[in-house]
Amino acid sequence: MGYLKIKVPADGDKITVNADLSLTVPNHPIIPYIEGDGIGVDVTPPMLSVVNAAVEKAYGSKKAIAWMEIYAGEKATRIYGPDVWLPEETLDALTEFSVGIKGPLTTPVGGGIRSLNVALRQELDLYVCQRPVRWFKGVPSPVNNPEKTDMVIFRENSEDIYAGIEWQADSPEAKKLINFLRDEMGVTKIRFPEGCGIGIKPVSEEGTKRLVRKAIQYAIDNDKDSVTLVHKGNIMKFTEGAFKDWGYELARERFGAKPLDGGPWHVFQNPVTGKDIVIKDVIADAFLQQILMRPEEYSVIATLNLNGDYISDALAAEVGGIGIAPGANIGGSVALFEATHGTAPKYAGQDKVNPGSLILSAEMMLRHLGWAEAADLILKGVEGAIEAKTVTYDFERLMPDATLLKASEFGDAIIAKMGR
Ligand SMILES: NC(=O)C1=CN([C@@H]2O[C@H](COP(=O)(O)OP(=O)(O)OC[C@H]3O[C@@H](n4cnc5c(N)ncnc54)[C@H](OP(=O)(O)O)[C@@H]3O)[C@@H](O)[C@H]2O)C=CC1
Ligand SMILES: O=C(O)CCC(=O)C(=O)O
Ligand SMILES: [Mg+2]
Repeated sequence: MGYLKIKVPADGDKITVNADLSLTVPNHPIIPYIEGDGIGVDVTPPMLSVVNAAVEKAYGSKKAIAWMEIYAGEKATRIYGPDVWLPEETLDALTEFSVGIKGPLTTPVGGGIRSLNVALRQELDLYVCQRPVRWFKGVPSPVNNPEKTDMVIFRENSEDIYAGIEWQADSPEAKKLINFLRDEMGVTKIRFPEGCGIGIKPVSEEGTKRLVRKAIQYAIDNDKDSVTLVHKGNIMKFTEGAFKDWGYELARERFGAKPLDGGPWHVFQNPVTGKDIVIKDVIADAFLQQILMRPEEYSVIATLNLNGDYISDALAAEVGGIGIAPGANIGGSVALFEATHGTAPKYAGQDKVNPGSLILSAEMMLRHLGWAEAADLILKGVEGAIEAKTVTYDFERLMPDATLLKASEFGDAIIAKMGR
């Protein structure tokens, strides 16, 4: 495909997605990356250096990533023109090259552009947002036993109020919809119909089941003992409540789960290990207190888009904060890795913040490519740098005797601790 501004590296090859969605990865795969707004300039370069060093240490000159910069956010407006926040060819490149990684992108609150992060997920139908939450030894945490928090969030990434179907108060569209609800649907419960913004929350059986299926499959493949459906179905019965019901239904239909002690929890045997996997559910507010009180009871989490957003940051806090919270957006044939945090504008360009989230997102990416040796080296490097108490400001301010490093220096410390 011919690109306008994107320079396709001559020394790389394309990853192929096979019919069963497995990947054939060449030794020099072309991987697109988006630098990101705000602290993107601080976290993306150390991520690239750490990945290059890990791949080199793991495979010598046999393998290397051919990085290809693609654009979104403020940088795209500088390159493509003032209103081009998400160029079409950025989506084309991610589709063509199948695996990419991105820094954070700014979303103004209220008016202005809608989230580019959400747009990327929706346009590419990256319906799973997978966010592992684990504690690294030595990381300062507000809880007494951070090692008990070991969960993987599967956040539905394509539906819910993130669909962006909402209208501003007093707009003709909001008035029209409110009138329709009152006149034709018999709705009497809109407390203040004048001056009322309105939003729609779509949640479907298909969208729910494809997400829950991935979460349960992950539990099978990784020998996890439970999958918890987190919802607010007591209040939003036909969206969040339906998510719970469809989740249990999928567990029965697809994995042969049976009600446990009469239900609603279900159980089935892991076909690989023979051990039980329990499918359970919990209401979102109760879940948010239980992850502080009894985190050891939760393992794989399947939840809706908004709950997953809140839960991601809350769980990250228990293991050291969003400076060390990685993630992936995964669809049928495309995967786009990104940190859980945003652009932290007050720190932009200061070489200060923790690049750990993006580096650990890259670690997930390497595992996705099947380059486990390089991924393991990144984990070793991160563990080593933290153990040596050579950390960025977010950890240093809570760690007595730690040495304060810049973002770039933390990347170097990780590389130094990879060893060999
Ligand atoms: N996927 C994405 O690209 C996302 C984009 N965003 C967007 O980012 C913008 C800013 O959002 P905001 O609500 O401030 O949330 P951010 O996640 O950008 O930052 C909130 C706070 O988290 C801490 N933090 C964030 N990143 C790091 C890091 N790498 N290392 C250490 N600490 C970190 C800082 O805490 P402290 O002040 O304590 O030092 C920071 O002030 C918004 O436009 C938002 O829409 C938000 C989330 C995800
Ligand atoms: O897109 C945004 O601005 C926020 C997204 C977000 O908070 C997230 O994906 O966790
Ligand atoms: Mg978020």
